[in-house]
Amino acid sequence: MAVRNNGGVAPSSDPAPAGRREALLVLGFGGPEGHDDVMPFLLNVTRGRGIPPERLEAVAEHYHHFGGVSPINEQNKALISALEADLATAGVDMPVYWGNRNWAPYVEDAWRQMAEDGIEHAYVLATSAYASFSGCRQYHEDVARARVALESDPTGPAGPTAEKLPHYFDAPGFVQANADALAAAIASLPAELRDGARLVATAHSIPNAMAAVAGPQGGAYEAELTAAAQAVVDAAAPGRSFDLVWQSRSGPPSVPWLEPDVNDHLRALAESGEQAVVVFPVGFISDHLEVIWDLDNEAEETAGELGLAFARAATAGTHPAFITSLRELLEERRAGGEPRLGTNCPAYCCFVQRPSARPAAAAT
Ligand SMILES: CC1=C(CCC(=O)O)c2cc3nc(cc4[nH]c(cc5[nH]c(cc1n2)c(C)c5CCC(=O)O)c(CCC(=O)O)c4C)C(CCC(=O)O)=C3C
Ligand SMILES: [Fe+2]
Repeated sequence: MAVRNNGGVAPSSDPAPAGRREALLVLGFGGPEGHDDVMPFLLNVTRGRGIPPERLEAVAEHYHHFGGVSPINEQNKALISALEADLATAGVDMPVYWGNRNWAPYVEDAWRQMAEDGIEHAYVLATSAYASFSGCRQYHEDVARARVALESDPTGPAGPTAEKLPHYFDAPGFVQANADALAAAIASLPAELRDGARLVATAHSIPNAMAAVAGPQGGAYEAELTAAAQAVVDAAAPGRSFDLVWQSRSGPPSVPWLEPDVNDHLRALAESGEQAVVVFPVGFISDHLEVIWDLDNEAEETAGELGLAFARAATAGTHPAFITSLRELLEERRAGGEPRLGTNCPAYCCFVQRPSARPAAAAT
């Protein structure tokens, strides 16, 4: 298929040309830095998406509870520092930039900075490991928007070409980081509960319609999550079964999203006589607000009411094995070869018909 949804990004199967000035761009979700940022941020996230105002008010409260500051920005900075250190150790001489979809520093700002610095090509590391509109296609669109914003200004530099790195749900270091965290969470339970505790993987719920078109054949969000959770359990607790359930649903109740919700699942587990659960949020790469609020607050409270012992595994964060795997993804792309899914997505991949997201951010 010749037409691609990757926003003018042209992944090549040739190795990176020698001497080309390259950068790694960490492309994140973005998050507010104070109370006044919260509503404008939420409006950026949900523009044109039909998210009910009550849901926005409720989510705003979660942020206000933490001073209006999402932990996600510090986590992305930590990710960047770890990547810089790892690249230096591995002898890869490449600067790392940071841009976000929904809040400053915006991807447009990062693109302008790369252009001014003479960067000719950017490898884009999105902070999602999986296929879906929100986790893959929309990051391609973010890159396309940033490139268009720069190229349409005839007075400035055109900025770098770019390619997004592939999905990394199955990268060995991502699996190992999650497996180490799952093992530690199991070990944190009282000894007599560890072997019988139910293992529960979670990921962000998405509309059923979005899940149906994820990946070239559809269903890739659930398929990749199932594969990742299985690999994590195989490494941390071989032979044990697990459940994959969903968290952080939004949208109007009339629109079906992936179910069951983690809280409903905990109720069902308690009813069937389970005594302990270990929740591992394999769908996310850092302990951002949706993890610390929806799991450490809500799900843990639900478990407490049900008398279920509860432990929550950490996300991959800056686990050294995860960082190494990310660098290897980068090196794999630089070496050339057939681009994998997430880099090279067919035009229809993860496509959902919806009003466009925020307009291009004003450069700051
Ligand atoms: C698949 C997926 C990921 C994982 C992939 C990825 O990383 O991209 C993800 C990550 C995140 N989602 C986040 C926050 C929010 N997501 C929202 C809304 C939505 N997410 C969706 C899906 C996903 N979301 C969807 C289908 C919606 C409905 C509106 C829409 O179609 O876009 C809303 C609006 C209010 C609400 O409805 O909850 C907020 C505030 C944060 C930041 C947390 C922090 O600040 O620390 C992160 C990392
Ligand atoms: Fe989200």
